Amino acid sequence: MRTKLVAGNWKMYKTLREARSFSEQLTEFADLLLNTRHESLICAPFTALFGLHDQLAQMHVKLGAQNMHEMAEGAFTGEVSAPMLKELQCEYVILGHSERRQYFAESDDAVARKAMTALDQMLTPIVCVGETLEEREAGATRSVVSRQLGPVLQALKSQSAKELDATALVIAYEPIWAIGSGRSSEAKDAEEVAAWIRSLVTASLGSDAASQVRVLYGGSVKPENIVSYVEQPNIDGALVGGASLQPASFAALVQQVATITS
Ligand SMILES: O=C[C@H](O)COP(=O)(O)O
Repeated sequence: MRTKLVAGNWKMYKTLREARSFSEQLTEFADLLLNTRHESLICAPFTALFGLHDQLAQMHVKLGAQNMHEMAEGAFTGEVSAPMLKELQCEYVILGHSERRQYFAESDDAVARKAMTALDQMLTPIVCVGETLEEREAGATRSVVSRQLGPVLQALKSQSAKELDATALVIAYEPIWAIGSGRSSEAKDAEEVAAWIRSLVTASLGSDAASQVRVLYGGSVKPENIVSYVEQPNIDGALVGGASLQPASFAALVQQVATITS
């Protein structure tokens, strides 16, 4: 049984002071957050991580980052490593978000290397994949997603001797045209891609692993539509940008998912 996950991605929003204010205001919803059967997660900017963990943990909200370097340490000015995130009590890290692929030229191979490092360091990677509108209209969604996931699945397959826990992998399907646009995917279309993603995992890692790997949907998810995605058989949660920024809205996302998990 896969545990559903409501993951907020704050992107480059919130100073440390604003992040602390968010977590203080979120305490109003502590009863709800403490009594869900699914996971809740905030992926905050690096600068807010240190100040967030303790208060979020009291409400059983987990902490994650939005990127990391593939190496544990080294002369990489401006970068942050998995051990640094672990020490700040991060449990998750988003990797290969389309904004990082687009603005920071992250390649499929680089994302795969980061994912292997994250698993090795016991950080759960949320690997993002998804097509542009142009690719969708050209009927290329499956081939794009296969290309993006290929190096991750190949690395996991060949790394099995190292005993990485492939089943910890989380894959977020985020069609780029749906991100921040208010134009969310039809739930049945998202489910179709999620099922395709699971079939790719089955082909590489076998059906046992595929039945445990979690697949999220992201792209204009709101409290009003989150259930339509999370109730799909192959969708195990949501990666939410804008609607995770306000405490009441984040709590409403959690509450909506609780209606189908409790
Ligand atoms: O990581 C989150 C996604 O980019 C979705 O963002 P959004 O919910 O603001 O559309």
